[in-house]
Amino acid sequence: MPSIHFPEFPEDIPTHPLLVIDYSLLVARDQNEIDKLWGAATNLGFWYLNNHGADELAEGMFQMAAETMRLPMEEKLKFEQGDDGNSFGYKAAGANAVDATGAPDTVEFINIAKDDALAWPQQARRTYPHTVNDHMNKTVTPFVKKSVEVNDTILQIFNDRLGLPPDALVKRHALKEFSGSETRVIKNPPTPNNPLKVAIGAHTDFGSLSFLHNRLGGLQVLVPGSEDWQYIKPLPGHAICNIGDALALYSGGILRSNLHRVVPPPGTQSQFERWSLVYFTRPGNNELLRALVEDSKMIADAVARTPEKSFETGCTSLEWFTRRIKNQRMKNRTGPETWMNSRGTEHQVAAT
Ligand SMILES: O=C(O)CCC(=O)C(=O)O
Ligand SMILES: [Fe+2]
Repeated sequence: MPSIHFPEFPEDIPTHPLLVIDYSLLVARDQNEIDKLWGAATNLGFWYLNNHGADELAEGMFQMAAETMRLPMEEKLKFEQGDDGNSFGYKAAGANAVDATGAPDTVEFINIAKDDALAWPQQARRTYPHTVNDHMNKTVTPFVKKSVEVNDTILQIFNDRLGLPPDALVKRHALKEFSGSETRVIKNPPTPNNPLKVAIGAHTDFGSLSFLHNRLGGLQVLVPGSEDWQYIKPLPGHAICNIGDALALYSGGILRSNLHRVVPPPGTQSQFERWSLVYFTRPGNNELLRALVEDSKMIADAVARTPEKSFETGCTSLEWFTRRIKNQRMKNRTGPETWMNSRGTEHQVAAT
């Protein structure tokens, strides 16, 4: 199990505050809470979420991942995600670049496809280490289902607020369609002698919504208008949620997919392993990534107001996702252009 007793986030390190959204009030469609969520989603694209009911399952996921990461490397590598742009499976530390110079990342991942968690005991996409399979029924599948429920509730709220026809967003994330949706547990080793070593490079998330559970600091955001990376402080019982590229594109930029990265936990927390858990909701593989201008006047107006930005990617969710993953892999690197080819919405805008 990841470290249970670890020091508090240092008090003298500045953090960026996030709005706290109460999931039970979202379920009840409380207008005040929906307004707060909308503010968070359209400004930074990050917020805390409490009363979501996933904490116990999250603990089980950390347990599963601790057993998985303890397997011999030879065993883990049998399930490696490979270099073709697939995400599902194991990713060893150093397999991805964190910047244009090709500096290696320091994190291990175990990524489990939503399609496999829901099809279990059948196989939908790939196989996993026995430590994943052993926890599928009691933990992985229930965690995926719970995360889908949370993210679908939020998608419905955005759908209505964007003036889209009923279910326009949820149907683009249909549960039965194969997609890049997955759950990931991340392990970063302690790096007390190298407190500035970037663990996961600056990125926007590839899909629609991310539901993140972390215990130690290290997550940082680049707040619009600021040059400095700022820490997001983990709060017990609070998940951190954020918008990814697909929702930013669908909404014509109304919903914000913000740059973030992971560095070692600050202060005395840096002596500890850092574990985090995410569920990523991503559109169905064949869904086109473009602003839904025909379906919403609000989105059409937003696109018309920002002619300098393009919301027509000309590609499907699968193509977007594959391109980004493939070009992060060290094995595919030819030079700084490989990193540029792995970038998402924020970097594309910055590059124009
Ligand atoms: O570990 C974290 O806090 C964030 C991880 C993350 O941003 C990602 O996996 O996309
Ligand atoms: Fe991320």
